[in-house]
Amino acid sequence: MTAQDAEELDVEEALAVANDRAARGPGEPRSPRETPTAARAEAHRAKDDSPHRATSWPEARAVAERAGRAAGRRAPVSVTLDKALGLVLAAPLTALTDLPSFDTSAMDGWAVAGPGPWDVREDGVLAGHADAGRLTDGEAVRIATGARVPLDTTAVLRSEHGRTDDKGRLHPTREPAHGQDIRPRGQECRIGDQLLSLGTQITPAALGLAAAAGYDTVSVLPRPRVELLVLGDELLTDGLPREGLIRDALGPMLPSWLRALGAEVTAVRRVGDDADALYRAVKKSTADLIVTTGGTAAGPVDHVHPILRRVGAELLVDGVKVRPGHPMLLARIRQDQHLVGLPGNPLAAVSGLFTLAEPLLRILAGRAAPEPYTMPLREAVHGHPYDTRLVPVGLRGDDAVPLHYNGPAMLRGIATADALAVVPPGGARSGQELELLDLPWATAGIQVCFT
Ligand SMILES: Nc1nc2c(c(=O)[nH]1)N[C@H]1C(S)=C(S)[C@@H](COP(=O)(O)OP(=O)(O)OC[C@H]3O[C@@H](n4cnc5c(N)ncnc54)[C@H](O)[C@@H]3O)O[C@H]1N2
Ligand code: MOO
Repeated sequence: MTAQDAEELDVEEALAVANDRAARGPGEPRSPRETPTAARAEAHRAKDDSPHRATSWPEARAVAERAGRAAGRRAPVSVTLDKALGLVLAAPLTALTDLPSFDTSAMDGWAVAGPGPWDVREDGVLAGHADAGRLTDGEAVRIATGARVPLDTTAVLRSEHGRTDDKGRLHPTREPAHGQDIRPRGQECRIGDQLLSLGTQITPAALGLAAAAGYDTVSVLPRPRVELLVLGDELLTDGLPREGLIRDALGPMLPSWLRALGAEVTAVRRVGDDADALYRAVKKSTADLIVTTGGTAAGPVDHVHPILRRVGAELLVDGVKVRPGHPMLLARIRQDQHLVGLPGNPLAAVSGLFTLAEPLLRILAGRAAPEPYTMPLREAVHGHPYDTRLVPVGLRGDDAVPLHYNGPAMLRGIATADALAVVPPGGARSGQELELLDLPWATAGIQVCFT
C-alpha cells in the first residue's frame, strides 16, 4: 500500500462513517449489507485481485503461523518446576510412582480391624510416619488424614462416628463399611500411567500434579527468545512530555505482553532513530524473534525497511489490511530468526502484536491455538471500507461493549479492555456476533508475571 492509498482510505473512512450516520434514523440499527461502506467493501473485495502488497488480516495471521512452523522444531529443555509455569510439555508426563503411593487414611479418626468394639492402642499414627505397624482383629489406633494405614486395617472410623468408654474401648456410633475412608495405593494412578500428554501447557494444577507424581524437573519447549528494539529519538523514559518529546509507552507495555504470549524477553534496547545502530542491533541479535517499534512507515527516519534490505531479510508480510496498524510487517532474517515490525502508534503496535507476533510466538512456544469464539456487540461499530478493524471491547454479561478512545495513538480504551473485537470491512451492527481475541491478562493474568 502506498502512503497515498493509506491517506485516501482514511479520508474515505471518515466520509463513509459520516454519510452512514446521516442516512440512519436515530437509534436505527445498522445493517452492514445496506451501508455505502459495506457496498464499497464488497466492490473492493471484487477487485481484490489487483496487485497490492498489503496482506489480508486472516492471511497475515496464517503467514505468521507458517513462519513459526518453518523455523523448525526447537530442542526441549529440562526445567525445575518453579520455572515451568506456562511452558508446554515436550514429553508426556508419566507417573513416577503410584498415587497414593501407600494406603492412606482419608479422615481423622481410628484405623480399625474387624467389627467393633475395639481396643485402642496407646500410640497414634500421624501423616509422614514411616511404619504404621499391623493391626490384629479387634484393635484400633488413632490415625490422622493422610497417614499410612497399618497393615490389615479394614476401615477408618471417622472421629465423629466413634466414642471411647472409660475402659478405653472404642464403640462405633455408625459401623464403617469395609474399606471405608481408606484411599488405596494406586487409586489415582499406577507408576507409568500417562497423566498429561505431550503439548499440554503447564498450569498451576499441572505443577502440583507433577510434584505429587515425583517430578523435580520437567521436559518442556523453551520459551522463544525475543529482543525488543524501541525506535524513536522523541521518546523519554521518565518524567513529563516536554518540548515535542513524549513518553515511551511501548517499552513498559510490550515486555509483559510478550511474556504472556510465551516469550522470554532477553533485552529491551532503545536505538533511537539511528539507522546504523538499528543495523548493528539486528545483526548481532541471536533472538528467535526481534520486535521493533516505530519506523515502519515511509518517513525520513523510518529505518526498518532499509535495514531489512541491508541484512538481506525476506519480507513475508509488508503491511496488513487492518486498522489500526496497517504498516506492520513480518520478515524472515534467517530460517530460525524473524522480525516483527510494529508501527509506532501505540494501539497500532498492540494490533501488530496480536496480528503477527502472537501466532508466531504461539507456534514457537508449542502452544495450542485458542478456541475461536464470538459475542454480540452491544453497540454498532463503524468499519473501515476495505480493512478489518480491531476494536478494544469490555465483556459485560453476554455482550462485547466497544470502548471509546480507540484511536491509533491512544491506549485509554485498551487499558480497560478484555478483548479485541474483529470488525469486518464495512463495520458491524448492534447485536452482531463478532470474533474476539482475548487479551492475555484477562484469561491468564498470572502469566504476565512469568520471568
Ligand atoms: N505518509 C504516511 N505517513 C504515515 C502512514 C502512511 O501510510 N503514510 N501511516 C501512518 C500510520 S497508520 C502509522 S501507524 C504510523 C506508523 O509509523 P511508524 O511505524 O513509522 O512509527 P513512527 O513514525 O516512528 O511513530 C508513529 C507515532 O507513534 C509514536 N511512537 C513511536 N514509538 C512510540 C513509543 N514507543 N511510545 C509512544 N509513542 C510512540 C511516534 O511519536 C509517532 O507519533 O505512520 C503514520 N504515518
Ligand atoms: O492506522 Mo495506523 O496503523 O495510525 O495506527
